[in-house]
Amino acid sequence: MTDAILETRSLFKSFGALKATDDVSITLRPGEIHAIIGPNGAGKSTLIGQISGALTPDNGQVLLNGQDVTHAAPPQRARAGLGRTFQISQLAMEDTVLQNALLGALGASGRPWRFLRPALGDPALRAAATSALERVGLQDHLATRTAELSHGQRRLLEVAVALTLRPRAFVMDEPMAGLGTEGSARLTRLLDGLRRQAPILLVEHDMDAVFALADRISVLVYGRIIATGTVAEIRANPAVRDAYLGDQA
Ligand SMILES: Nc1ncnc2c1ncn2[C@@H]1O[C@H](COP(=O)(O)OP(=O)(O)OP(=O)(O)O)[C@@H](O)[C@H]1O
Repeated sequence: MTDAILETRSLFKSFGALKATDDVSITLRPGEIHAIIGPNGAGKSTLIGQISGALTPDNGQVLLNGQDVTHAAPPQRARAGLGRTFQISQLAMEDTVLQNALLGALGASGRPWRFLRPALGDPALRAAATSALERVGLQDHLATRTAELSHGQRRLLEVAVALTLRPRAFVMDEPMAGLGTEGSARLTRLLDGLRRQAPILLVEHDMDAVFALADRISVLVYGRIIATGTVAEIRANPAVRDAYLGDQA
């Protein structure tokens, strides 16, 4: 038994002769931010792909709330409580901020897309969408066309869309990418509070954000976890300094 909300057990995934995921077992516990760091090509996206259902592992298991979702399709995982944000934005740029959040809420309701029009007037879905937008601080931009948002605001909207699913766990792939200092600081504050709502598995290259947020860090190198520990433990780990952090430690 485990108290993990999300867990991988001995995952393996190869592309030809390349072992992109090599015996990876990680847990995400209630209330924590668990960061996955490592050099380019270490296998972070491949790992996230197997957790989200975009990729099928060659071996091993993915568990969500103790339920085996290794072979579940991404929408099934979302309904089982997995909220995620993507490296590449999935937002509908021509739609308004509120419409994007409503689309997320509609997806979470499990209703077919052909009910989109009536759904847009559904008070329960509107409440879910507006409360998620308030949570990320976009309540003054409900009618703004998404294309007009700044890059940082789009990132916040992506988190709001994920929130409409009322996730039990978040998986975030480089949410800080492309954000300036102010945008990173704002998103860091948001994620800091969000962990109490649902723990976050965070793949991130921005070490300031990782060191500020992570309860635990796992370091992935050539598909393998070489260390898991607190920020202080990871910063002081000679193998990690060698393989990745260098003078950033
Ligand atoms: N579909 C694929 N086919 C073949 N090789 C792949 C495929 N996807 C990833 N790889 C290889 O698997 C390894 C791990 O890639 P992955 O994108 O998971 O790393 P990453 O840690 O996310 O890198 P980055 O930090 O640059 O995003 C790399 O060597 C990559 O070239």
